[in-house]
Amino acid sequence: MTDPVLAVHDLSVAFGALKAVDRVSLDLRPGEIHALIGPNGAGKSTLIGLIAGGLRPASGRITFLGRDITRRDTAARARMGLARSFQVSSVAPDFTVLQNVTLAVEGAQGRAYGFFMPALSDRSLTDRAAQHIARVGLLNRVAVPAGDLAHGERRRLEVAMALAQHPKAFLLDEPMAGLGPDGAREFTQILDELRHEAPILLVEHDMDAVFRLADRISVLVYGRVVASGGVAEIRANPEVQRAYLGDETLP
Ligand SMILES: Nc1ncnc2c1ncn2[C@@H]1O[C@H](COP(=O)(O)OP(=O)(O)OP(=O)(O)O)[C@@H](O)[C@H]1O
Repeated sequence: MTDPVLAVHDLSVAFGALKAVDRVSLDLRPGEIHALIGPNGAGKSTLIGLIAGGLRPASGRITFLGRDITRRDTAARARMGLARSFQVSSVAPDFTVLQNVTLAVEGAQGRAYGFFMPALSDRSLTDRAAQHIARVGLLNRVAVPAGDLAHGERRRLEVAMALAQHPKAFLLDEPMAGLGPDGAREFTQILDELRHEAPILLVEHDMDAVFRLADRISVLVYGRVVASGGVAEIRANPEVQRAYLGDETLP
């Protein structure tokens, strides 16, 4: 079997007496979407925070690209190619789609942000930016200021900017939130293609999207992985059905 890109081993963290993540082990393999589902408060976002580096585990280990990153900070993990959600805050609303992605391309080359103006007329950078924009289907919106984009378009811009960073794995925490049914369907298509760029650990409440996209699903309940497997296996799992009763019903 191919080596996982990302793996957590026996990871735990507690908030006071609450074991938010309790001895979790899971991995992410090349090309796959591994969905993390579970009722509200199960520990999904906490687990993503531990992997991204914003939170420190009490015990356990995280490996990324074969290296132990447990003690590396968020910035070091990001530099290695661990992309958490999309860097919403880095979108400049007054800049156009093309300008935003060009700056992301330039930033990924490690050039100082303060010298960005020449970048906007640097053909090699704008050409590369246009390729990322094409991947997310926004070429017809290149000249539009980011602040004028519809919600779903903005999410696609964020993907294009993430692509500029050459990510090696994506950690996506509820990327469909607020998109509406049509937006969610379109974005599902984009994520489906994005997995070939880098595998995705996906936290998502939209079960239609999860069942359509996931190669594997892990179910978290009270901080513990209670089931992990393929889509059909997870749908049929009685423990999973039970965990969702009264909270969310599996479609
Ligand atoms: N910083 C914190 N301090 C104290 N408790 C916290 C903190 N962050 C999360 N928790 C608690 O840890 C548990 C797990 O929360 P988490 O947000 O990870 O769940 P989740 O599965 O992502 O939920 P949701 O699906 O609602 O986003 C919850 O009981 C939550 O209240």
